[in-house]
Amino acid sequence: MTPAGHRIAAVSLFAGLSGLAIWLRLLYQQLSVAQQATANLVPLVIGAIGMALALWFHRSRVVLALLVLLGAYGLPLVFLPDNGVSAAVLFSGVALLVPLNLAVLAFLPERGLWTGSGIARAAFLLVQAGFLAWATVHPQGRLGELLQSPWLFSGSSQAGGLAPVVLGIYALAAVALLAVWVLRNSPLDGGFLGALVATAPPLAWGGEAGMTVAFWGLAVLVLSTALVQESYRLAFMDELTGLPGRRALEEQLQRMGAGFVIAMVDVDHFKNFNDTFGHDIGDHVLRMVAGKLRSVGGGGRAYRYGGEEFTVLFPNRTLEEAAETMDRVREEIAGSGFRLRGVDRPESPKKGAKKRGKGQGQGGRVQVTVSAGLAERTGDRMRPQEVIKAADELLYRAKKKGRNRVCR
Ligand SMILES: Nc1nc2c(ncn2[C@@H]2O[C@H](COP(=O)(O)OP(=O)(O)OP(=O)(O)O)[C@@H](O)[C@H]2O)c(=O)[nH]1
Repeated sequence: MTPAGHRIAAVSLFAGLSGLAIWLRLLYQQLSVAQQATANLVPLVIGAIGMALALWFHRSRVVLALLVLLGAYGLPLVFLPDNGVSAAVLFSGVALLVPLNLAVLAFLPERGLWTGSGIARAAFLLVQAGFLAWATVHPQGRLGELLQSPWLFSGSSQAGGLAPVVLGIYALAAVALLAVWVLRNSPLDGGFLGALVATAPPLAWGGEAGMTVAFWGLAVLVLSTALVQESYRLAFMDELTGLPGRRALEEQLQRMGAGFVIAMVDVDHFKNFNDTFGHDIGDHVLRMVAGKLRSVGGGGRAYRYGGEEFTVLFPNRTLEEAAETMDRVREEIAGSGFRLRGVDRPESPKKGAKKRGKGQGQGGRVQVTVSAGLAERTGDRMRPQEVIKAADELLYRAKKKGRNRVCR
């Protein structure tokens, strides 16, 4: 599935789960008081499991985001004041701090929980909780009054809507998170976005119990699921190019049907490229080649095999069909050129040309070419590893024949 396909699937799942949460909210209203008390624990249980996973995977941002969600959920449960004004302060503070903290944590870089900055972040959350508790007990204080101002408090009655400042934070954070989710393709960004969106309805409904249980449960579930997805992605995806990595290829090969073709692709003279222009530019080249291979077409799926070597897998395609597709993409890569920007340029074009060998273009442009070897699964070459080996030998032949070609 393409990254866009993953996002569409995630949004559809979220929409389905939101529908389920609305239904659970209605169901909650039919429960007895004792049953409601049990149901109230569900978000805490899901959150605790999520937090254990986040600690295990060393994802401090998720640990802290779950702390925010569980704190905001649990605080009123255990500390619900009888005094109406204090409840208003507590509600207003939660409505302000939850989206604010989720948005900040979504954008902060990942740091270990037990490092200086991890502890500082956790301490900052505790300080916020302390101030909020203080303001709740002293609603006539300056902070309490501020939290009850019309800009920050929309009324704790049902369906009071979000206060203007809170609505603004939600809108800005949602747009920014949507943008990073699309740009970075990380399920965790999607998880933060989903958790943020899920917390809005209960706050807009003035903290109605059924709504809070159902949608807070959804928020912690979405974030915890995204964490698992992110770990899966890190294990199977190549971070540099965004292509699935070798582990994903090996898993896919185990599930292959009878006929398939494997293309092993290698960037030509890549070592010289690195030596001449620097490792960063080398990385850019790998990303450019990966981008072309990702949209190879012809039923092919690209993987980063390792280093400057890629694999394209063609299920249910003949050798001729796959070779035609690979020759087209090879030509496309050779024709696209690569624009050099900034760092690590050779001191002179002459020097770059000399070092890189053939293919040095003019005016900051260099030619990038690839060679490929293609092999098909046949009766005497049944195992995927044998097909890869044969494709590798043909790749070697393509290199020997002068590179920038496809051999089969
Ligand atoms: N920038 C960058 N370089 C990498 C990466 N992985 C491997 N390399 C480099 O890729 C180069 C591979 O070079 P070689 O295997 O000698 O082959 P080549 O220079 O491409 O030459 P031919 O394959 O014979 O055309 C080495 O210099 C590695 O350091 C990476 O992720 N980024």
